[in-house]
Amino acid sequence: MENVPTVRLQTGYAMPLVGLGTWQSLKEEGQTAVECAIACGYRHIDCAWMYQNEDEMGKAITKVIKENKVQREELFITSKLWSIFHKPELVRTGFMKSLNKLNLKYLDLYLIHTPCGNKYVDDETIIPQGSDGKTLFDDTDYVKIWKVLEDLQKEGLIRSIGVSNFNKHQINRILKECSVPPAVNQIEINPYLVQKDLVDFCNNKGIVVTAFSPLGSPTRPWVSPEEPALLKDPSLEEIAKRLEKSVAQVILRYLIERKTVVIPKSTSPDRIKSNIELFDFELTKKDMDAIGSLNQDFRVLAWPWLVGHKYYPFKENYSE
Ligand SMILES: CC(C)(COP(=O)(O)OP(=O)(O)OC[C@H]1O[C@@H](n2cnc3c(N)ncnc32)[C@H](O)[C@@H]1OP(=O)(O)O)[C@@H](O)C(=O)NCCC(=O)NCCSN=O
Ligand SMILES: NC(=O)C1=CN([C@@H]2O[C@H](COP(=O)(O)OP(=O)(O)OC[C@H]3O[C@@H](n4cnc5c(N)ncnc54)[C@H](OP(=O)(O)O)[C@@H]3O)[C@@H](O)[C@H]2O)C=CC1
Repeated sequence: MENVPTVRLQTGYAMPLVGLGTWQSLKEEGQTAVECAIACGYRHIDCAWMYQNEDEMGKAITKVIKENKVQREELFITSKLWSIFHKPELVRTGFMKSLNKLNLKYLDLYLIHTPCGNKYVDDETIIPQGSDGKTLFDDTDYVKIWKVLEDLQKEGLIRSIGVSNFNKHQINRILKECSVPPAVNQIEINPYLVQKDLVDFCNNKGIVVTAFSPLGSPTRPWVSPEEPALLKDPSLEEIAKRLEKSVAQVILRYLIERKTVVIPKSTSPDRIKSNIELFDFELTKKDMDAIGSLNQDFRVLAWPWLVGHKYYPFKENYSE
């Protein structure tokens, strides 16, 4: 089995170009998925406190290391600070909860999951709401959170720090007001949301971009039949048929050729295996352009409960 190619982060650490997504990978099924992924050659696992499965992810990681299937140093483990831990005094708490659940001594990458904070109620209340049904916001400035992440990095608890769902303006503020630049911005990207401007911006600043929901998140809980179904797109089906690859492989290859890291989620052994078999073919410029032209600026994850938040990143003409 060949090693998956990596990209070098600004911190000097290597990040595998393909990782396993873990949102909605529930409990034992999620644990088995990680073990299967490691056996298939994955070395990068994308976790988050918000996914409520870091205990199981930790069990799987501990097991594969204990069984000598892989060494800790070979793995690249990401987690993310959830929005309810945005008060500066809660950032370390939120981080330690993930580190302990994952049963690790350090994380390879830790991201601020979203620039928008929510009020902390308790650990079970992931999206807190008031009695009127409205989401309870916390307006802590993400720059203050970033400075705590810098401290955790200095202490050796995190190798690289980054952001997720941040726009250009928000990244620029971190670049101007903080000492450590973000190593990564993890954002939604797929052929229906190509994000050319933000990817170009990040690349120019030396920030590696990770594409989440690369397959269009077909089993998101709020999916509706009126919404475009990426994996059934006729143009992608034509390219996949011609190249004798799956539509998912064509999409993931397209994203890798755009120099983004991909983190497809799967708990199916066959799909886990095929989603990493991306390095024995290339797409022509014509195919790349055709795939890029499918853009509809369609977001599967628009974070509707955060609309109206001071730092909601997807509003037009964003300003603070
Ligand atoms: C999706 C949930 C698991 C649904 O939970 P629940 O059934 O308790 O309902 P509500 O949370 O009250 O949801 C109300 C309403 O909004 C829809 N919804 C929820 N999240 C989204 C979203 N991200 N984009 C679009 N629409 C969304 C939900 O389907 C309901 O619609 P209807 O009223 O039925 O029409 C939810 O609790 C949840 O966890 N949401 C967040 C999930 C999420 O986005 N997580 C981050 C993604 S993974 N990232 O790293
Ligand atoms: N930072 C952030 O805010 C966010 C980060 N993420 C991260 O990105 C990861 C990926 O995004 P996600 O939204 O899960 O969605 P994806 O775009 O990765 O799609 C996952 C879905 O596609 C199915 N699937 C996987 N492989 C194939 C295949 N080869 N052919 C057909 N269907 C396939 C999976 O089903 P099955 O399991 O049955 O194979 C699953 O239902 C998340 O799991 C999470 O780690 C996601 C959202 C937000």
